[in-house]
Amino acid sequence: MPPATDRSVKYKRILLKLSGEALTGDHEFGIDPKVLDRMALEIGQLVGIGVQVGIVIGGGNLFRGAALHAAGMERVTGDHMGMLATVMNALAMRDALERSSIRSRVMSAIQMSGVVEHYDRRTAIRYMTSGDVVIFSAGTGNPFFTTDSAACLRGIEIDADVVLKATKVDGVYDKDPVSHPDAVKYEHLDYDQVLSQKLGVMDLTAICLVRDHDMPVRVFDMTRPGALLNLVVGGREGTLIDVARDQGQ
Ligand SMILES: Nc1ncnc2c1ncn2[C@@H]1O[C@H](COP(=O)(O)OP(=O)(O)O)[C@@H](O)[C@H]1O
Ligand SMILES: O=c1ccn([C@@H]2O[C@H](COP(=O)(O)OP(=O)(O)O)[C@@H](O)[C@H]2O)c(=O)[nH]1
Repeated sequence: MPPATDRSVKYKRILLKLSGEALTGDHEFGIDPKVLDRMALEIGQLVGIGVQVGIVIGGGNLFRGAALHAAGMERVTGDHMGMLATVMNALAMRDALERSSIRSRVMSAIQMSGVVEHYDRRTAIRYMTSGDVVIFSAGTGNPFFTTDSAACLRGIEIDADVVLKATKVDGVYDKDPVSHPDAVKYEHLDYDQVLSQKLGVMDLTAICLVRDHDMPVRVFDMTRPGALLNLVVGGREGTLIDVARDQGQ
């Protein structure tokens, strides 16, 4: 039996996007098991209060198609390697979750019999409603996309209440806060503002997709312990991107 949802919970079903780079911790490349364990703990807190959790995991800590292409490789081959990298990260994440006794499943957009299940929307929803965390790997299964787009796509497909984009900065700013210390943070943005101002925190394909399907996105800093739980119970974390204020909340 899945745990009953706590009444203080704002989002009952979430799609959490974890960037591959977040998994490196203090290293330059690869996966830091300590980071995975901390994430597993935070995800476990959500499961404990009855939140249904889907995860899309990136692969940028291992391979990115665009970078491989810049180094001379054919782009589609590079993107296939990038998608396979997300499967490796997903396996590592599942391992960390299972070590913390959190039931989890990995599904892949690319068929990989014997390693992970092939993605199927109805099965994924069944798993989530029975309390299992579902990790969606291999992005959209298509080259020329990103895992941000995959997160928005899966979030819409599984009818999540929100897409939560975990990143290294604590929200969306008027310019990149890493290279501009004077950048100003937004509490709220509507989809068209992100598009027209080309705010680089998520790729524009992903923003178009959530705009067309009215899917709210929250960008927040997952390196801050407790941020994820706070957000799910309605705390003010990061930046909310959704419909324009006069129509929305
Ligand atoms: N307007 C912006 N607001 C916030 N972050 C931005 C903005 N423009 C660019 N960024 C960058 O986007 C990064 C977050 O995106 P993310 O997808 O997590 O990283 P990556 O693209 O390296 O995987 C931040 O580290 C930040 O430097
Ligand atoms: O639907 C997808 C999702 C990802 N990728 C490839 O997988 C890589 C890793 O994903 P991403 O860069 O989005 O990872 P993140 O930045 O979140 O770590 C990308 O660079 C792409 O090459 C792809 O081809 N199609």
